[in-house]
Amino acid sequence: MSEIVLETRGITRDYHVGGGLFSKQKTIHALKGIDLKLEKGKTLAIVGESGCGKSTLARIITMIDAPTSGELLIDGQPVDITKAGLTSEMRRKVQIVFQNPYGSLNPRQKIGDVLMEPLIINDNVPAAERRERAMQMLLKVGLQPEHFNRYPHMFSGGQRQRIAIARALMLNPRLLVLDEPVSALDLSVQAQVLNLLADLQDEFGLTFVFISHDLSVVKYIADEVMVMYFGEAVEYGTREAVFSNPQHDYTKTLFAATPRADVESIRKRIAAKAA
Ligand SMILES: Nc1ncnc2c1ncn2[C@@H]1O[C@H](COP(=O)(O)OP(=O)(O)OP(=O)(O)O)[C@@H](O)[C@H]1O
Repeated sequence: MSEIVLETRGITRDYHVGGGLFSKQKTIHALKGIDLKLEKGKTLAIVGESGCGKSTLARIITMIDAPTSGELLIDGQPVDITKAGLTSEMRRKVQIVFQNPYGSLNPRQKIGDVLMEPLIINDNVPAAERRERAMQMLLKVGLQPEHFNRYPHMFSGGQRQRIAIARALMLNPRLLVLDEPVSALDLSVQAQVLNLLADLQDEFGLTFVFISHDLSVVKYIADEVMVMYFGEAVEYGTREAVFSNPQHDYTKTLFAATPRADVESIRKRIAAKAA
């Protein structure tokens, strides 16, 4: 039987902006009812242009932010993100890796300490074992034992992303949310990091939500694809189905890699239809 690691049911997220002395309050519907189900060991890619709601959805899945309505289930269990409702066991099941790991690495913290920190905060692991587990993880992501005592600025962009991935895996999560994890890297380094992610997914039976605007990366890594457009999932299915038979006008334009002007015009047509 399939194991569903991640499920969302009708997730919405509204933001209220303005409402000051000189402007009327406006509501932005960043997510408009997102339904998805993701099996263990699979990768769901979420694509769409800037502002379509990808990061908002990532924050809700990682329990950083609460939905306005709808339900998030991890391993079939409903998540209550209020302080009283969220257990540390639930929180550690989902970890996130961001586009720019440098921003989230403390420049004065050695890499070994970066990796051991989650074990200190969340687990009662003895010091010697913490060190051993951090060292093992360092090797698993293709770094060297001597990197343990080095600082973030001593690493390349690709190596830093390996460190971020290692840190995210220290608590044995079930689900990894990867928010544009290779977008800032050179092409050859991108390929290395994507291969590493694929290996780690196999080894640990990980489930991935992979956020990207790069369709060639999505084609390579995804089992399933969701295309988002103004807060809605306008396309959702297997990679083969979505790439070979896109249904929505926006997706067709996106995949045809037509010039930007065409994307703009199609957007206007869709908006006109909806009005
Ligand atoms: N904290 C916030 N307050 C107000 N509006 C927000 C907030 N966060 C996001 N939004 C709005 O919600 C919509 C979705 O934003 P989101 O960041 O999720 O999009 P995105 O697809 O991840 O874009 P990008 O790729 O640029 O990060 C946008 O219109 C954005 O301006």
